[in-house]
Amino acid sequence: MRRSAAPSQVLGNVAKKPRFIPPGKSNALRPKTETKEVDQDMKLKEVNEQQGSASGLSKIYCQNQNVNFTQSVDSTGKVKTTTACNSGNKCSRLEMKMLSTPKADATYLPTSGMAKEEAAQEEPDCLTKYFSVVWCKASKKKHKKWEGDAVLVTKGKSVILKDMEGKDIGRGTGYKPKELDSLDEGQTLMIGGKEIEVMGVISADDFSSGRCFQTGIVTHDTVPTALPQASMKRFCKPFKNVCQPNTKENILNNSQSCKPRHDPNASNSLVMPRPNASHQWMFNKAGLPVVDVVVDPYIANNLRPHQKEGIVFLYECVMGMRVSGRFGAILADEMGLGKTLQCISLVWTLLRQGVYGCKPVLKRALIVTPGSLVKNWKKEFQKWLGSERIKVFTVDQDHKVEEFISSPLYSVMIISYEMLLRSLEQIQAIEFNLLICDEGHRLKNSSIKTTTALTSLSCERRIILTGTPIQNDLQEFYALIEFVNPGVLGSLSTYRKIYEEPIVRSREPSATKEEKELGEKRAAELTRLTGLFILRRTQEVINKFLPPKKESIIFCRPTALQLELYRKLLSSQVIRSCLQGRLENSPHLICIGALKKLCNHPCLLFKAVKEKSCDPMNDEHDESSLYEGLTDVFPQGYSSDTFSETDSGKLQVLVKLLAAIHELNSSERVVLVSNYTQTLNILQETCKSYGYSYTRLDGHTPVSQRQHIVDSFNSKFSPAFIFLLSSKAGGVGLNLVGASHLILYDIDWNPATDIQAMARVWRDGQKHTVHIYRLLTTGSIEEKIYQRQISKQDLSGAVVDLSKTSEHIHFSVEELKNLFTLHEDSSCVTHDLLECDCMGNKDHQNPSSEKPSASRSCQLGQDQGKPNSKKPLSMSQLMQWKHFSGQHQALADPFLERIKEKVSFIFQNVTSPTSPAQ
Ligand SMILES: Nc1ncnc2c1ncn2[C@@H]1O[C@H](COP(=O)(O)OP(=O)(O)OP(=O)(O)O)[C@@H](O)[C@H]1O
Ligand SMILES: [Mg+2]
Repeated sequence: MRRSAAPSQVLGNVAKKPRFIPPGKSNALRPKTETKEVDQDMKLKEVNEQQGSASGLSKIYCQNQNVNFTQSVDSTGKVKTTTACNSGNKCSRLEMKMLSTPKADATYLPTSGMAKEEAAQEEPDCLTKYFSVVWCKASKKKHKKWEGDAVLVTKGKSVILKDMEGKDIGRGTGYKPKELDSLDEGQTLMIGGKEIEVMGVISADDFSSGRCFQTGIVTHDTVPTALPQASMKRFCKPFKNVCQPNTKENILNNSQSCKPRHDPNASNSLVMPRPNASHQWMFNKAGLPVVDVVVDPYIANNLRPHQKEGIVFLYECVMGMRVSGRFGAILADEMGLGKTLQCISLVWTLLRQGVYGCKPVLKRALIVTPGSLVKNWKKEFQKWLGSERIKVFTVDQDHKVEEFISSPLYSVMIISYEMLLRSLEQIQAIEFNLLICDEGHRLKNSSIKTTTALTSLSCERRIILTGTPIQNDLQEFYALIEFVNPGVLGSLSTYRKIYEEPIVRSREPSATKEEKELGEKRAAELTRLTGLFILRRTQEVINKFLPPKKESIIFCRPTALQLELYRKLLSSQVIRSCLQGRLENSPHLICIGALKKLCNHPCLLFKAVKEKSCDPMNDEHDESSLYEGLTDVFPQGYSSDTFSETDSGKLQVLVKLLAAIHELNSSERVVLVSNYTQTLNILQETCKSYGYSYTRLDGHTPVSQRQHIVDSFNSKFSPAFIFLLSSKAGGVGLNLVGASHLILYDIDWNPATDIQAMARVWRDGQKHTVHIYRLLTTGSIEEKIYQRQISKQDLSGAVVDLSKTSEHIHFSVEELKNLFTLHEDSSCVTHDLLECDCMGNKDHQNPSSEKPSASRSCQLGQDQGKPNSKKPLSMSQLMQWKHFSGQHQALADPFLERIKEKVSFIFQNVTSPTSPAQ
């Protein structure tokens, strides 16, 4: 490959590219003692010579796009920075006093960080420098065939050569430190069997953030560049077929007739930003008039401020105005912020308008969504645009894709993920100009069928909508980004080396200070880069438009039967062997399942025992042994069909709670959520026995009926008092604002599942104060799961995502010991853990009504600052909630007042438009 074929020459490089100076023997530096070509694992020789600070004066060179800095540290600890503009005309100087001693490693960014060995094996006090270089195999030829770009890291007498994916491709040591120190543009160096030529200096910051490696992000603020072919070729050009031929006549006609479709100067108008010169240069070659794109006031008048911002963001992304040559976006707003409306506004705008010569940007848009939301999308289109403006086509059993193709009426197709797979061939044949994937976190796995199917569609404008946080698993994060903007983060191996590995490493407890710093820098850079096309706003932006939310965590005393069965289970051989660390075949998961069933209702456990004993084919030894002797604990004649509410602490509380709501707020309705169908059956039977009308949506509900069930329930005239909801089946995306009370009957390992369910009622359109109740069995595994949910958040600040179940959780023996302990004497283990000395006898004021003070006895620590609703509640935030024991004399809440007899403890928090969300 000739030099011109090196990637830096094709794509442009972050570092400045000097003129070409062929490498010659004369200026090639060779190591004095030895150089070796090494593979990744090969270790550097220890070099102990002290450099840099020993001389009292050391230098680092930094470079950004326009300015070069030269920093030098003198022996008094002052950093002198010389700034040289690339134009070479102006220079300025600035001096800043360093706070620390003039040790080079205290001053400069981490040396490398690709691997801790590098940091450990190199001279600790030496100055590390970074260069962009080109490399080739060493040869005596005059005209070198450069094989690629690389990054050279020099420190003391050693060098490391990294390819643009961050992999080490050469190492050497024994160079003259002075020569390495004076290495400069145009100079060459031998590293083992490779020869390199220095193209420019890379700043320590560009190295530690990873910017100097190969990623595909170019914004329009920088120079538009060609995109790697690999990521482009499967797409159609985004503007193809949409604009008319650019005949002179057309251009003339257009400029005369081109006016914005809506008045950009009207009050409350939402006008899209105009593309800059480089965008026009790329996409308006015909020189069509540039016309303001204005969102239809019919829809714009209803938009919340954050939605207006979101529409502008989406517009800029899909028009390729944010990242050059990329047209994808991820809208990750929290649940209920109206992602649907923002997309509808975008689709409607682009179907009718376009910035270049008024030509609509879209002809057809495809919306793919979970089956239960297909009709909801259609409804939302009608809600915001009426039935006159646009006809949307929903694919179902009776409405096949062919109908969409043959009818000129439709420009928007809404289809479920399942249906898409079934009709993939037909869909592939249609040219869509925009693809929206609702609840798109399911595309986090690039090898699943749905992702490959959607990737095969030749549509470059892609939007993922998700209310679930997406940044926890860096590989899944990459898959989502790769879907919307393929290639934007470079290849997977580059991404792993540059971002994933340093970030993951930095979060390990054994990470060194340098690794931590590097990981943080890389994470910050990743967030900055992806922030160009990912937008996430939290619930707080909408709180002021919503009615207050009262959230209560209710600790329900277990019944005598539950306690007895619980003790029996805990004394089983299986649990004892789990606690000795014998976890082959995951017996602990069976034990956890049994305890959770017992907490919901003993009859569920009874049923499992019976089924087990009736199924001789099932040779699950652990399960049989866990259930051994359990039937003897149940009363004689016990049957799972005729269960009684008095056997379950939570069910007793639930019954009282439902009665209180029914009596005190007869016009308000309740969503009752469980993760288990069998538990829903029990709850359904309970509804029946008390004569409460109900409706139900779970995994077995046909998709075609779901929207109808939701609509009927939300209707004013709905006879149903209770909506029984399986959180796993129907949690995402549903609007259940017809109810203002929501009860979480059981708890999931994953806080995101519970948060999803809670967001169904406290969302736009809700008119009443919302009451959320979470029922937990006191002292049981449920409390432990809850503590795990919240204390994990405290530690990591990250939110696990929906798909993580207990099977994915790794439990240490210590954790299992905790899980398998029953606290019979405590009225709330969670409160005990907070080490609050209130003894549950007094109210603790919510910070919304009283500022927390450091002197307050039950304070765990100072206020954590503004609570972040992205994260589930943390332990320290929980401390800020009002809390009281069930025996409390007079509870201000009339609903809680009615249930307190069976309740051992309560935490409660109110979020109102004037108070911050917890
Ligand atoms: N500006 C608005 N004014 C009034 N209601 C609105 C507004 N925006 C959205 N809504 C309503 O808020 C509800 C929630 O919106 P939507 O379903 O789009 O939320 P979402 O962001 O998709 O949430 P999820 O992640 O749960 O799917 C819908 O009933 C919608 O009609
Ligand atoms: Mg939604």
